[in-house]
Order: sequence, then structure tokens, then C-alpha cells
Amino acid sequence: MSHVAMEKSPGLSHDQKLHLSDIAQRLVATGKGILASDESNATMGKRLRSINVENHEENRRTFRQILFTTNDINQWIGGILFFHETFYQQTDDGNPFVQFVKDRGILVGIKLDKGTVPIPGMEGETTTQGLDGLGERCAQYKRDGADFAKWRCVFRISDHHPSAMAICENACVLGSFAAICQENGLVPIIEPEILTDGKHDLARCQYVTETVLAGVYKVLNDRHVYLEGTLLKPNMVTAGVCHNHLYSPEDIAMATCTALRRTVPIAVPGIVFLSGGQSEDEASVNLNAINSCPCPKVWKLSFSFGRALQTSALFAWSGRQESYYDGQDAFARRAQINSLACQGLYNTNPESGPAHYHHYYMY
Ligand SMILES: O=P(O)(O)OC[C@@]1(O)O[C@H](CO)[C@@H](O)[C@@H]1O
Repeated sequence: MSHVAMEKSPGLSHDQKLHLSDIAQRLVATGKGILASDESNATMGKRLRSINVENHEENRRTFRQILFTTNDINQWIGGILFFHETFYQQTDDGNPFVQFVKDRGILVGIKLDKGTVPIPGMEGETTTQGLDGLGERCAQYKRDGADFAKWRCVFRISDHHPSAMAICENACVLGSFAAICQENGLVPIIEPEILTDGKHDLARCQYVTETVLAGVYKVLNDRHVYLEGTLLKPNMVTAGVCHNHLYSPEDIAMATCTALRRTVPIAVPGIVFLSGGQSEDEASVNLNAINSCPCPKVWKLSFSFGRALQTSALFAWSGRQESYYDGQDAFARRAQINSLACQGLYNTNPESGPAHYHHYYMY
């Protein structure tokens, strides 16, 4: 039998690969993570409703401006994820947001998926739409200043979910997204989010996370995706919100690291967690515990938080012009804390003794 050696990612030149891996590494440079301010207008509506502010374009722009123009955020934030509307908005003095952010050394990203839709016949399981015309959209955003992009697929846990079919369907969609992005010079951020809805325990979430990630990396390999030029945006491994036992940050960290170690190739430069409805401090404490976890880890373990970076800023501002800078102070604080947490340096209680990590290898 003869063997033909095939190059991985044959569609990408040496220079294209270098460009992609350089972007990916800059996004997760030590002490840096990503601000996910890519909420759709509908999701932004929910956020603004929580502070009794009307959901219109100017209010969405003002809140994003508060975040992007906060002093010194380039020390803690390597990239900002935009939604289409924000991508073409400007600061009060007419500077395009994209240019403003890039001038501060922060990379610009774009949410490319067009949201979830049910998979017919699959009891409410979903896939994510937006692949039609994706190549042209990628090329346009790249010309307009983007260097990375994000695509979110969603899974829920029950006794018999996610199904093998939903895992396969979503892994294929993520593989197509990643390959198309890379052809167009964008680093794909691959986000297979497992929701926290449900009453499952930590071990069940770990098992499902491992199964989903194994499916995703099988397809990325089949599609010849250049892993050095990608980032993964997963959920942390946590119990369902209706589970009756409270796990410690060390338990969550060990379960998360174990799941990642079993499934994510070491060629991937960084893993940037979503916050998934955790409180701001929970997300930071868990991220810190993940980075302090005493098991071998090869990737940068950082953040791509939405709510866990923005909630206190949103409430501090609350739509009041006079609270503009309170919003910025609150955002700067969260960004700084998460910068420490992604280095394992966020110490909430200096009096406490050494953290106690159990082993989850048996699950
Ligand atoms: O879970 P979080 O950290 O708030 O947000 C994570 C995230 O992927 O989910 C949101 C909804 O799609 C996006 O805006 C954001 O990028």
C-alpha cells in the first residue's frame, strides 16, 4: 500500500498561516483577553431593558462607546468582538469605532453567525445559520479592518441531549465557518456553547463537553483547518443552574481542565471562555482557579466574556449622561480583574490557605 503525504491546510500559503497564528497569539498575549460586545440588537434590547433604557441605535452606540473609549483597556483587552451595526458606527467626534480601537493596538473581530434555528425533527435542538455568502462577508469585513471572527453553536443538556446528530451537524457548521474565515485572513473563534440550563451535575457537564469538543476537533481536522490560527471559546464545565449541589471553583477548574486536556490539541494557541450567565465575580474566580489548577496546561486560558465584563458597567451608567465615567470605571475594574485571573493572579482572599483541588480524572 502506498502512502501519500499530504500537507495540512493545503489552501493556505506559508504567509497566510503566519498571519493567522500571529493574530491568534496577539489576542491571548499574557494578561489579555477579549471583550465580547457582539450582542445582536435583540440581545442588546434585553440588556438595556434591565436598566430601563430604550433599545435604539443611539443608546446601543453610546454604551459601546463607553466601553471602547475607557482609558488603558489595551493593557487588559487584546481584541473586541463587534456586531455588524457597531462595526460601522463612530465615536461622538466622528472617528470610526474600528479605527479608534485599532489605533489603540486592540484587534477587531466580528460576529459572523446569524443566530440559531431548530433542526427539524430534533426536539428543539438547534444549528446555527449564516453560511450562505460567508466568503464574501469575510472578505468585506477583512477589508474594513477585522482580523478575527466568531461563530456560536448551542447545545443543551438533558438525559438524552445533546444528540449525536446535533453534535455532528454543529461541528460541521463550525468546521465550514473556520475554513472559510481562514481563507479570508480571519482567525476563527469557534464557540460550541453548552448551556447551563438544567439540573445535571458537574460530571455530566464534563462528559458532554468532552463529547462535543471531540466532535468539533474531528471535523476541524477533516476540514484541514490550521489549528495554530484558531481560538476555542467554550463554556467552563459547571453543573446545571438547577442542580442542588454547589461546586467549588477548584472543582469547576479541575473538571474544565480535564475536559480540555482530553480533547483540545496543543496546536491551539488559546482558549477564551464565555461567561454563560455566571456573575461577574464567579466568572473571574473560576477563570483564576482554572489558571491555578495543578495539571499540565499548554494553551493560554483567557476570557471572551460578554456579561461578565459589562454588567456592572451597564448598571453604573444606567443611561445617565452624568454616570458615563462611572460606567467606564466599572468596566476598567472588571477588565483588570480578568487580566489577573487569566494569569492565576486574582486573589480575592489573601488570608485563605492553599486551594484544594480534587482529581476528576476518574470521570
Ligand atoms: O455568555 P457571555 O459571556 O455573556 O457572552 C458570550 C457570547 O458568546 O454570548 C453572547 C450571545 O450570543 C454573545 O454576545 C457573546 O459573545
